[in-house]
Amino acid sequence: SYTIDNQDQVAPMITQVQDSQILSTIQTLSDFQNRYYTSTYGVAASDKIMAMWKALAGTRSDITVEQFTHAGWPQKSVILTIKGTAKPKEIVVMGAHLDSIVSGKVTNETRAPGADDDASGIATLTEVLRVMVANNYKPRRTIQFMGYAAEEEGLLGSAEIAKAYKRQLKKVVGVLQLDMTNYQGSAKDIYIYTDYTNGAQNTFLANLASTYLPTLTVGYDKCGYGCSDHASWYGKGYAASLPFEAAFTDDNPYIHSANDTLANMGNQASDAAKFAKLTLAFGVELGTDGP
Ligand SMILES: N[C@H](Cc1ccc(I)cc1)C(=O)NO
Ligand SMILES: [Zn+2]
Ligand SMILES: [Zn+2]
Repeated sequence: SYTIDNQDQVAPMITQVQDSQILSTIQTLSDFQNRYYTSTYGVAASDKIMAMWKALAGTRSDITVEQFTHAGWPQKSVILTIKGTAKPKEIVVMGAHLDSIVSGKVTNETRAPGADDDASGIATLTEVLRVMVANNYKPRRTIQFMGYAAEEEGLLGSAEIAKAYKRQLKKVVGVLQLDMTNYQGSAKDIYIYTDYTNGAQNTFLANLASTYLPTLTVGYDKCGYGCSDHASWYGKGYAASLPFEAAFTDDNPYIHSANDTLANMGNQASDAAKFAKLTLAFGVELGTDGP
């Protein structure tokens, strides 16, 4: 079962989540002309995220950062690992995609800011990492932060990673996907998606929200297809979840266009901050013990 028994560690960290940090990272990432999986900017954005995560890791000897090379295209995925103190072979994965796209033809110079889709997810993860390191949090299980390449092309980066993990019989105890966290399109704050995800882990997420974020409202919906990288993990038999910004019909109308900008999200990151708090709770509770 998914025990929630680390309030002493989770509660203080949640209070340290800063909207301004998330806003700054979304700005940095959406300033790239695009983060397209075959563009020079897309390659540079991956390198930038690795550099940012390395800087946040500081001198922690239990934290490593690497890029996962994909043979079929130039943009690499980024994986940061916090090695577990007690059960290092058991892995908690928290991911988002680092690429961006616009509908129609894409060239190297096409403008694709991808502020919500999915700079918001990467920025949310980055803030979770910052708070964990600031508190010298050391998980008993291994926690891996993942920035996936080429999600927009069809979940290509996460598909290769999940396939490799399955083939290597890696013990991934749970996967959380963050794709679009900063545009509140619907009445409720967080929507837990119930297709291509794991029911028990979804219940755990809902319980984390009611325990640690009691003022937030939680809804449920379905995509009807593999709508983000969680589906790659689900397809390999791992427990995955997708907390999302809106109900399916209310998602951010600006995505996959040059208008997916911070300005069109009100130049704020208070919505993403909710997801950072939930992700912190998920990482600490599952990373410290769990099922
Ligand atoms: N298709 C997804 C966007 C997307 C994801 C979930 C929902 I609900 C609606 C829309 C995408 O472009 N991911 O990068
Ligand atoms: Zn997209
Ligand atoms: Zn996306």
